[in-house]
This record gives sequence, structure tokens and C-alpha cells, in this order.
Amino acid sequence: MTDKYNDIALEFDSLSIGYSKNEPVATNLSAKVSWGENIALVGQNGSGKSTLLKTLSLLQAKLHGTITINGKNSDHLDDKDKAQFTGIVLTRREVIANMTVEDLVMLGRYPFTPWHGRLTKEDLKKVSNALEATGIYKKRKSLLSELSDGQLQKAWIARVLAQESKILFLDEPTSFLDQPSKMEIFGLISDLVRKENKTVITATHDLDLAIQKCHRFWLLNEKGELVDKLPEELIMDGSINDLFAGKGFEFDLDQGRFIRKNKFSRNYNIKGSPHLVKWVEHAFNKHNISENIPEKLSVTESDKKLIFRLGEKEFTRMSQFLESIKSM
Ligand SMILES: Nc1ncnc2c1ncn2[C@@H]1O[C@H](COP(=O)(O)OP(=O)(O)OP(=O)(O)O)[C@@H](O)[C@H]1O
Repeated sequence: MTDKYNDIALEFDSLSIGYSKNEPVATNLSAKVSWGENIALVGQNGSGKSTLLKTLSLLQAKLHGTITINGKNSDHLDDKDKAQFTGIVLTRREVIANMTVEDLVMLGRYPFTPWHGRLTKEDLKKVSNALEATGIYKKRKSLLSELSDGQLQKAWIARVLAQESKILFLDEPTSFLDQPSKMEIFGLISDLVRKENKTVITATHDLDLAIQKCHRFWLLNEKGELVDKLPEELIMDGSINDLFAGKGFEFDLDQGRFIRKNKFSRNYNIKGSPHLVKWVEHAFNKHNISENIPEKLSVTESDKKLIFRLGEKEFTRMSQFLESIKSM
């Protein structure tokens, strides 16, 4: 099975997932994914994303149904096939005492080493390639306990890259990261898909980034169904909003991102260029300022400085402008 590629990387049919003593988390799930596809697995907290990833990566036993990986029933895969085809990065990233980044990434090669467990030159090359690809080569000698959350995340991704698994399952790889690091991780995933034809399935709550980067969404909805659609289809049919049902967010079709629903959104009579007015209104709405302001309001930009006018008064800081309006 190792060298031949089926068209379909992964397929599952009538799959039930869960923990044996309890009610199944979800039943009757079916979908398929080709090589080189980038899937976002989305759904509310507790909908079963982690359970599905662990089941598809064969880390956890399925309750019912079939999983087919590269054309072969998962029940008939040996451990080497499993390591070659599936690699998972879990949400709870362990910090193993006294382990360096390089040690962790080397673990990715162990399914393929002979009985004596020594890594060959080729294995070491794969380890350094994985460290380079994730941008943490310089940190290879650092202890895991010395890394930032983003670096630790990259170290775990490097471990599955060194394993050279063809299908990667990433469980919330961007949780705890700042916005630039989130974008970097999603960029890295896109590169792996585009340049190496890997199939990546990412459970995520970062919907804006997933909409930008992922080819398809698998949405685990509140009925326990798996909806398999393009993100654009979910946006256009309105079902993307179901993800935030009752949580005060909605997808803004003009801005192409999720925004907090603002029941009290008002338009003020402010003169100025649209982008300046937009941010002044943003602050006014947040501070719940009444739109009935007796004075003329304007915001202008001159010599890269902003000038806020309230009747005859001028301010260079929006905070002073806001305070003055609040005190009227
Ligand atoms: N080890 C476990 N034993 C029993 N039940 C579990 C276990 N892990 C998770 N569950 C239950 O399975 C259900 C699905 O959990 P899961 O972690 O898969 O959801 P999730 O969509 O990944 O959630 P989140 O977005 O909050 O990470 C939940 O009801 C959870 O309580």
C-alpha cells in the first residue's frame, strides 16, 4: 500500500464516534476527501470535532462504520501504514520534561527506524527539513518548556511533518496564538497542501482564517450531522451563522468576516472620509452615545494627524473627542 495512491485519500461511511460507555457523540457520518485538499472541521464546543479527528487518525476506536484510507479499510492497516498515512497534533500539547524541540521532532521518525532505534542520516535530514518548514530550526536545541505557545505548536507540527504522514489531522492548531502566528500556521498548512499534495483536516474555531484558506468545511451541526460544503456555500445559504447561534455574532456579507451583532448600531451625522467615519462610529456605538448630538461633528486628516471637531472645539485624540461628547 505504501507507494500506490488511490484518488481518494480518506473516506468514511456510516461512522459512529464516541466513548464506549457513553452515548455516541455522533452517528452516521459520511464524507470523503482527495489528496491535496484542505478541510476545516468546524462546529460548536462539544460537537465532536476532537473525537472525529482522533477516530479518523485511528488513535481512537470507531464505534461503528468504515474508514478507508488510500483505498484500504482501516481495520486492515498495520502500524507502519498508520504512521505513514495519518499524523495527528492534539489540542492538549504536552510539554515533556527535559525534551528539546529536536528530540520531539525525532520521535516522528521512530515508526520507521529498525529495531536498534538509531536514526539514519536520511532520518536526520527529514527532521531538519521539518524544523525548517515550520520555521523553528533556530530553536531546535531549546527545551519544550522554554517555548512560547506558538513555537510549541510549530514543534508539534514539525513532529508530524518529520513522520511524513500523508494525511494530517490538526486539532485547534491556532488556539492560544496571536493573530500573526495564527496566520502563519494557516499559511504553513496551505503550503503543505499546495506544495506537497498533503491532505489536511483542521479542527478550528478561527472561522475567518478557515474561510480564507480552507477548500471545504465539514460542519458538525447541532443535529449531529456532518455538512460538507464549500465555505462560500455556507456563507451564501446563511448556515455559517448557525455556528454562532445565540452567541451574539453574525457573518457580515460585505466585510466577509464575523462581527458582533450590534442591536444598537446607529449612524451619526459625522463629516469625513468613509474609513475615518466608520471607526468614529465604531467607538460611538461601543460607548452607546446617543445620535442626537446638537453640535456639528467632523473628522479630518491633515499632515498625517487626525483632527476631530465638535462644533467650534478641536481635538487631536479620539478619546478627548469622545469624552467631550459624553459630557454634553
Ligand atoms: N475522554 C472522554 N470520555 C468521555 N467523553 C468524552 C471524552 N472526551 C470528550 N468527551 C465528550 O465527547 C463530546 C465531544 O467532545 P469533543 O472534545 O470531541 O468536542 P469538540 O467539538 O472538539 O469540542 P471543543 O470545540 O470544545 O474542543 C463532549 O460531550 C465531551 O464531553
